[in-house]
Amino acid sequence: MKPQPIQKFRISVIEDDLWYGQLLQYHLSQNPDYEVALYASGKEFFSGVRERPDLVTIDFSLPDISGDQLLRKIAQLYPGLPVIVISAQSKIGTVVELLKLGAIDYLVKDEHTRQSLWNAVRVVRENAALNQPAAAPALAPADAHGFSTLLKGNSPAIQRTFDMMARAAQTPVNVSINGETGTGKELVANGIHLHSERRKGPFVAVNMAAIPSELVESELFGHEKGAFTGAIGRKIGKFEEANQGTLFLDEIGELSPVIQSKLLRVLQEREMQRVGGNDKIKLNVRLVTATHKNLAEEVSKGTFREDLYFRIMGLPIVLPPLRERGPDIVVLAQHFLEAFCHEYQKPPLLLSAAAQAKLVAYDYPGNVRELKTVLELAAVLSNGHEIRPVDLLFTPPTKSKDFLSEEKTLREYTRTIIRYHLDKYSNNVPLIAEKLGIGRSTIYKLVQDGEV
Ligand SMILES: Nc1ncnc2c1ncn2[C@@H]1O[C@H](COP(=O)(O)OP(=O)(O)OP(=O)(O)O)[C@@H](O)[C@H]1O
Repeated sequence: MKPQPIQKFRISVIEDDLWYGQLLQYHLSQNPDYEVALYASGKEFFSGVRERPDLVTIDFSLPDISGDQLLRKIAQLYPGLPVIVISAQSKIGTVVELLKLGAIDYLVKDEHTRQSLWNAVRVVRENAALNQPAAAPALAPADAHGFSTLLKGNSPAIQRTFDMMARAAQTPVNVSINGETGTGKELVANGIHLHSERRKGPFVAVNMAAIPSELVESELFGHEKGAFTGAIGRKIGKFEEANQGTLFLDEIGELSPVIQSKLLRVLQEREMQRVGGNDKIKLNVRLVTATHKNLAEEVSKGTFREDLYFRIMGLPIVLPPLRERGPDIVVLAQHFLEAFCHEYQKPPLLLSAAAQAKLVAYDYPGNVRELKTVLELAAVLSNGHEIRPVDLLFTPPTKSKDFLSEEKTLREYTRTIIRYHLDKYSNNVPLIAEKLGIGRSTIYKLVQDGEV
């Protein structure tokens, strides 16, 4: 039998700057599996292309057709065809708009573009191969029903979030989630992963604020044995762990400048090296980031890199605070109550009307997490068949004035502060020592002496 000729992966590059176009064409052609055609304008592409390509890259500002029109036309002619937009940063509109028009990724023209493109093409090709044969079961539409098994709520505010999640699940781009603490950012990230093509791959979540600064690099990228004192064996980092899946980086605004630039490089090159290692490890990871900060403000203050901000922003999703989700408060409360009664093996409890009114009137600085804690306590404490307002205990926020007016000794204040941080950061002593600017041994000693 004659061997089947290997089907080449057909790439069309549309670029009016001839020199730059040839550079990209030459670079991509280094892979013998790729067949790269160059077109200098939208017109040339539409009249010259004979077969449906497997991938198109476009310069967003061509002389004969605007980037939006070109994207629309390509989507009309070749539905589902992956398009990568390449442009000078200032000329790119919001990523959401590009996605709506069918782009799957965008690259900024800089000294890394060739490498970024090389890696982006590799990921598209890998994903195309993963989705073969075409007869594989279609991806379930990422609809609101799918998400609502994970995230409870029917308010218009959360429905808008579900819409954005559905859009994110259907595209491979990075996603950034902004929301106050406890609003459910990790659940949103997980929901997107479970509805995306990567759902068979791993979902790995990391809270950047919970890792002591000196360990961040090896936590994210891993290390080789002997890379630094204490590196007694090889460690696989979170990026590698999440390969072929989704990496959720929470509290991204906490990254130091050094880690920001390393992260940017890894995202551009889609490959990384373990700390102390030489091997380049290829990555195919969808990044979902979250923060409660206003990152744009951090960029203007100079504490967050602008280029990294653009790279990770991808599709932005805003998660509203619980106090803006009106009717969801009771829906969520009932959901948690049922779950905790089950967990603590108690008969089902009702939420009295007065208890519902008390729940709705509160403003939840700790959002869904706070509501969940309040309901857990109520379920445990209640002896009757329903939850009454007295069973709902909200923790009043600690005000420094009240705190100081308690007139404690300095040692007592120290204990209170350390106890508070131990609870907040799940007994992560190195992190707490760093946050408070004190030695770890001070904390260990208080713990050992049973003072906290
Ligand atoms: N819509 C929801 N339905 C059900 N449970 C929810 C919902 N939103 C949040 N939760 C629950 O509330 C808790 C906090 O959620 P999550 O950890 O996702 O919040 P977060 O915004 O990532 O928090 P942080 O800002 O501290 O990182 C979790 O126990 C989660 O399961």
